[in-house]
Amino acid sequence: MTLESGRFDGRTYIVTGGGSGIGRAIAQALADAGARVAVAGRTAERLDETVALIEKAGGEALAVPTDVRDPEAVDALVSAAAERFGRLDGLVNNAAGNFVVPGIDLSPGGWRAVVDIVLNGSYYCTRAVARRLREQGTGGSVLSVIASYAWHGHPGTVHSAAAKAGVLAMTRTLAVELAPLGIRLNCIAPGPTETAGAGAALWATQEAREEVLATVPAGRFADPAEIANASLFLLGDGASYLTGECLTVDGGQWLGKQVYGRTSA
Ligand SMILES: CCC/C=C/C(=O)SCCNC(=O)CCNC(=O)[C@H](O)C(C)(C)COP(=O)([O-])OP(=O)([O-])OC[C@H]1O[C@@H](n2cnc3c(N)ncnc32)[C@H](O)[C@@H]1OP(=O)([O-])[O-]
Ligand SMILES: NC(=O)C1=CN([C@@H]2O[C@H](COP(=O)(O)OP(=O)(O)OC[C@H]3O[C@@H](n4cnc5c(N)ncnc54)[C@H](OP(=O)(O)O)[C@@H]3O)[C@@H](O)[C@H]2O)C=CC1
Repeated sequence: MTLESGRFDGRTYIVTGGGSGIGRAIAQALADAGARVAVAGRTAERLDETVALIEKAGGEALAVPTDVRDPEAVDALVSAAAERFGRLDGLVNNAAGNFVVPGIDLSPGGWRAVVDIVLNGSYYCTRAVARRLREQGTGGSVLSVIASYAWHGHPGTVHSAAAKAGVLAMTRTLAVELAPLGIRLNCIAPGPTETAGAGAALWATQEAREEVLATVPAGRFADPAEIANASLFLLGDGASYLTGECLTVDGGQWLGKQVYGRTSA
C-alpha cells in the first residue's frame, strides 16, 4: 500500500479557535499542505487575520464566526464549510477557555463557561462533522487539542482538567463507534506553548513563566508550529490506522515530575 502522507490536497478541515495561537498555526499548516480550511471562533477580526495570512501564502480559507457552545451555530458552521468547499474531511477541536482559580472558589458560572467551551463545544462540533462525513460516505479524521492534566489533574484548573479529560473519553468512545465509517479520532496534548491566550490565562507574570519553564526538561516553551506539525501527522494518511490515541508533545514535561526536585541528571 502506498500512502500520500503529508499532503492534504483537495481536502477540507474545520479548525475551531482558528483565529489565534495553536489553532491558527494548525490552520496555516493544513493550508500549506494543500487543504482548504474553515476557521471558527467568536471574534471575526481574528478569523479574518488567519484567512488573510493563508490567502497571502496562496491557500484557501473561510472565516465563520461561531460560538462552539451553541449547537445550532455549530451545525451552521459545518454547512457553511461544506457549501463553500463542496466536502468535508475533518475537524480540529482547538477552541478553549481557561483561567487559574482554586476549585473551591470557582463559581458555577466559571465552571460552566469552561466546560461548555471545551467539552460541550467539542462534542457539538464532532457530532456535526461526523454526521456530514457519514452523509458523504467518505470517512475523515477529528483531532482534539487537550492537555496532559486530563490524566494527572492540576491545581487551579479543575474546570479545564475535567473538561479535557471528558474530551479524551469522548474521543476514545467515538473512535470505536465511528471506526466502521472510516472516521478516526485522536487527541494531542501540547506542553506549555508560546501563545498570547495561554500566556494571559496561565503565566501572566515573569515569575509564573519561570515556574512553568522549570517544569519542562526541554527547557523552553513549544512553538505553535511544533504542535501543528504533530497535528498534521495525526490528521493525515500517515496515521491511517491510528485512532482513539493521544500524542503528548510537551518537551518531556509530564514525565519529568521532579521526584528528587530536579529535571536533569
Ligand atoms: C497546560 C495548559 C493547558 C491549557 C491551556 C489553555 O487552555 S490556554 C487557552 C487560554 N485561552 C483562553 O482562555 C481564551 C478564551 N477565554 C475566555 O473567553 C474566558 O477566559 C472565559 C473562559 C471566561 C469565557 O468567556 P465568557 O465570555 O463566556 O465568560 P464570562 O466573562 O461571561 O465569564 C463566565 C464565568 O467565568 C467566571 N470567570 C471568568 N474569568 C474568571 C477568573 N479569572 N477567575 C474566576 N472566575 C472567572 C466569571 O465570573 C463568570 O462566572 P459567574 O460570575 O457568571 O459565575
Ligand atoms: N498554549 C498552551 O500552553 C497549551 C494550550 N493547550 C490547548 O491548545 C488550544 C489552543 O490554545 P492557545 O492557542 O494556547 O490559546 P488561545 O487563547 O489562542 O486559543 C483559544 C481559542 O479558542 C477560541 N474560543 C474560545 N472560546 C470560544 C468559543 N466559545 N467558541 C469558539 N471559539 C472559542 C478563541 O477565540 P475567540 O476568543 O475569538 O472565540 C481562541 O482562538 C486550547 O485547546 C488549549 O487548551 C493545551 C496545552 C497547552
